[in-house]
Amino acid sequence: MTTTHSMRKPAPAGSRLVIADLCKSYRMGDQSVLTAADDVNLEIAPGTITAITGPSGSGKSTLLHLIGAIDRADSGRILVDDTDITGLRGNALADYRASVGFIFQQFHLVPSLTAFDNVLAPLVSRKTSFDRRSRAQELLAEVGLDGRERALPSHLSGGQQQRVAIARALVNSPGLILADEPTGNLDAANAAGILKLLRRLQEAYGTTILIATHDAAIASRADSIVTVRDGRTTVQAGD
Ligand SMILES: Nc1ncnc2c1ncn2[C@@H]1O[C@H](COP(=O)(O)OP(=O)(O)OP(=O)(O)O)[C@@H](O)[C@H]1O
Repeated sequence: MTTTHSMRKPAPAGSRLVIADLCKSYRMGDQSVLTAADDVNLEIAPGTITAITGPSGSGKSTLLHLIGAIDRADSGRILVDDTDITGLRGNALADYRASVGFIFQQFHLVPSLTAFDNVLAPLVSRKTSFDRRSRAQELLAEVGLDGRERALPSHLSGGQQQRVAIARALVNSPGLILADEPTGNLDAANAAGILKLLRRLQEAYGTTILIATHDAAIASRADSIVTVRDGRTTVQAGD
């Protein structure tokens, strides 16, 4: 894999998360209420990789959506570097969302844009103090896609598409990356490669990374494992 100058930059500290008394329910029709986060209390240390595991429907995605402020909690607090993001509204909310790197199972690349332009997409209509084209170039090299800048997503393998998505997630230099089943569409070798890449980025930049995953092999390589059952969480240290 290509090592670029950007890998040697001093590592900015990743975000610290403190989640307190967090609750989220969904109303099912008129009557029943489904509790997807049930009094969640968690602390996530800066610059660590945390796996979020648990059965299907247990509340893993809900937790990531609440932390990313894509969804709103019913009650409780989510402190990200001392800001309670559950209280953000308007521009402050938009700025917070833009500051988080999101990675999804289905990659969510724009099919009509090249790898290069997909990486640049989060910067459209944003002011930046850096040369965005050289940053996109650097990031694609960093995820091992030097020479594939002009490729459309349909001409890339699943593993390569996820690498483009990771480069896109990094373009705003996030302190926090939220990855929802990032290896769910990949074979074991590609899945292991993606985890290795996330670990390398965490070591280089000190980014805090949360990964929701069904994959026990991926979870076992995290620094800590949060298990979700019926919206309730328990924590254990990784291997
Ligand atoms: N927008 C929504 N409206 C209604 N119910 C929802 C909504 N989002 C999630 N739920 C419900 O909340 C519960 C938790 O869902 P969530 O997607 O967080 O689980 P998960 O652990 O990520 O599942 P999976 O592993 O299958 O992705 C599920 O029962 C789900 O059906």
